[in-house]
Amino acid sequence: MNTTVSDVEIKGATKQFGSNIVLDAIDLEVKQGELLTLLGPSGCGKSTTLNLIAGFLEADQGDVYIKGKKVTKVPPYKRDLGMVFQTYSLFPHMTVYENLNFGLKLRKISKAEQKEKIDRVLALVKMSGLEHRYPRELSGGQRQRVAIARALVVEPELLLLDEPLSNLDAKLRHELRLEIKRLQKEIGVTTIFVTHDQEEALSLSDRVVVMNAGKIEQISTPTSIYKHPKTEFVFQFIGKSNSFEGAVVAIDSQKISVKAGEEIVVVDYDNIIGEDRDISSGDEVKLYIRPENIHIASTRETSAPLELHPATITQMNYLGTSWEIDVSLIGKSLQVLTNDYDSSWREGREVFVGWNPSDLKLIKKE
Ligand SMILES: Nc1ncnc2c1ncn2[C@@H]1O[C@H](COP(=O)(O)OP(=O)(O)OP(=O)(O)O)[C@@H](O)[C@H]1O
Repeated sequence: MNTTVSDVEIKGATKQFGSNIVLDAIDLEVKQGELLTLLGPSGCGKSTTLNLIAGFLEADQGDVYIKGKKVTKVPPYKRDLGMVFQTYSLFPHMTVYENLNFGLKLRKISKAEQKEKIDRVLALVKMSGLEHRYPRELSGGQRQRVAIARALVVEPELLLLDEPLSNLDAKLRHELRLEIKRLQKEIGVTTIFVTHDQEEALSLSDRVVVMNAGKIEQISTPTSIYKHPKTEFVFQFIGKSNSFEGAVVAIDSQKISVKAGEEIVVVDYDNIIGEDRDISSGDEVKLYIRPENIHIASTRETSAPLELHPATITQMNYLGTSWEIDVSLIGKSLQVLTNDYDSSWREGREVFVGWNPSDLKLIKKE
């Protein structure tokens, strides 16, 4: 077997609805056994991409390959897929067992084999013993487990999940997310997961595809997407960020000095985001920093060797395990996220904030 062949490949796919270009010449490869997430804001084309892979939609241009075979014209039922949707989509008049057996009955296997497969998959999703219940007798989380079991019982080549957790409450969503991750690794089935929830994507995936307005902005591992965003969109979409504007005043081979308000801020040259890395003195730029990368201290000494700037606390918000603290730095509001909290801090108190130049990102303004 040629192991270099991707399990799924999309080449130059374009899809248009009326005058709306929903996918704009996208290329995508999904490796064997990986869990790949399509992440992006509502309407960016995630479900359309999944539907091209499933065969519910056909691209206007471009092709889809599964296991190296062109399937552009192959109908969904011949693509050997398991699918789970946002709504539970179980047959309400059938028990859990009958729901799971629905796909198996079409195969020429004995009743004993059917039962064996159903028992195995129910154990995998921790639903053993509930096979005689009807969907209405199950909680939302249990129904989604059955939907996942039903997709897996036919042992598909590919598992496609379209926002399967978005109808569940936060706790269940978190629980089931971990289960999907465990299950996927246990079975090793190549999986494509659609979500607009960045935390879900980062915690689940081997690789994340960030989409925006019908285009792919970046495909990388979760840590690389978070720490090394390639575009301004990715940086802003993933996680929180503070931004401020300034003008370049000096450059050397490693550092760029930017005057932002009255402060001179130094940024590593490697931290330029975007294609345009041709920065010169006088250029207007935007600087970004994540709230967790801003150090906050009561006195100037505490966080040396960082350069610290005086700031005033304007708001404090307790998040359970950390504090979200808004500070004003020469009239500019910055959000800080910290676990290190000084009990004397309150609104109006002067503190000192600073950051590592390697944590600042710079984008040249258009
Ligand atoms: N059958 C259709 N006819 C016309 N427009 C459509 C059709 N399906 C999708 N669209 C449009 O295509 C765009 C992309 O839709 P898609 O469902 O792929 O987005 P999405 O990223 O999955 O969004 P969401 O997170 O809201 O589900 C949207 O503007 C949507 O309105």
